[in-house]
Amino acid sequence: MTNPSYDQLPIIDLSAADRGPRDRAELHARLHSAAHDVGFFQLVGHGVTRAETDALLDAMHAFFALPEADRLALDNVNSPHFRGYTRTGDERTGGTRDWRDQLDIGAERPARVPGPGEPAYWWLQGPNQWPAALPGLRTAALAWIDRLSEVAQRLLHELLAAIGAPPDFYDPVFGEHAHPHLKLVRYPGSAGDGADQGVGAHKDYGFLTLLLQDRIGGLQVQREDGLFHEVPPLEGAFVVNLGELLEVATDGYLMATNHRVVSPPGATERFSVPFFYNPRLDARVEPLPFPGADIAPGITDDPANPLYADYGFNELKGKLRAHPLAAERHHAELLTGV
Ligand SMILES: O=C(O)CCC(=O)C(=O)O
Ligand SMILES: [Fe+2]
Repeated sequence: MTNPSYDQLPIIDLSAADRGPRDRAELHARLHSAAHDVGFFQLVGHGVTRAETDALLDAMHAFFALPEADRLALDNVNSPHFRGYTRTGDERTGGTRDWRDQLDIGAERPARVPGPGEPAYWWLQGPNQWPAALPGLRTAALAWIDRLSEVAQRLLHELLAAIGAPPDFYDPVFGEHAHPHLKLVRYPGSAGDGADQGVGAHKDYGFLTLLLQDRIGGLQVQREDGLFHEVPPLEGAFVVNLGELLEVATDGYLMATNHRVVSPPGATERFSVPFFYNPRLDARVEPLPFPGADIAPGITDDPANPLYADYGFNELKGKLRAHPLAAERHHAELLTGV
């Protein structure tokens, strides 16, 4: 890529897919370049309305305004499925404390405790924890999961088409057993001790992440020069990044991109809502047939962060590291080697 601009990410207009073959071809060229060269972009033309977004954001703000005791009633330390509320300081990334609190929400399904010989990742399936005082949160969050799953599916189809692959190649690993994940996140300003890790550098585990951020800023992405660059907030856009499974699927032709959040200054609060478009827990990601496969460089070889083609194991690896208190309480037997 020549002369990359680090001031803003590429801007991708998904509505161009419906404006005729010329516009769609141009969209594919831009998407190909954004996904291959950068791994991060701003998505506009996605069709999600202001009213839909406001419904979610209102519910989120109401959640963080609840008395702390109401939020701690949903402590994820009580969930063997890593669902619920994580208080500020309880989460770890790269072995270091993150300074944010959050509510983790997933597909609403009954627990499936793995039987003898069954993969441990079935622990990740299970009920959410909802605040009794705020029944509207459940409605808003589950509606958002459905709505963004649609957008992400359209985007994945266009992305696969853009690199010359069959657009529906991964449809079988999504469908009604897909394992989407939503976080409602607050960064409560800077930690008193001077640490500025809102969330440490990491890659996301699944296919695609669609993130709504407010106007405060602080999200940074590692770009082609190896340095972390700000992702300036863009009103109405989703920040999209590729997750580890797309790197596995394309043998490194598309790369999962490292990103992090630097804590806002002083007592400034920042809110964000990442939505993770993940396949079934028992999905094994088969290699994608596409022309670039011949020149794919291979996946990142990081002994500290092995990438798994079995999605459930890839997510379980991350959850056990990020939530050590819940992991030690419920899954001590799984903690060797993570
Ligand atoms: O809050 C953000 O802007 C990014 C959050 C993130 O990367 C994550 O939770 O995986
Ligand atoms: Fe992330």
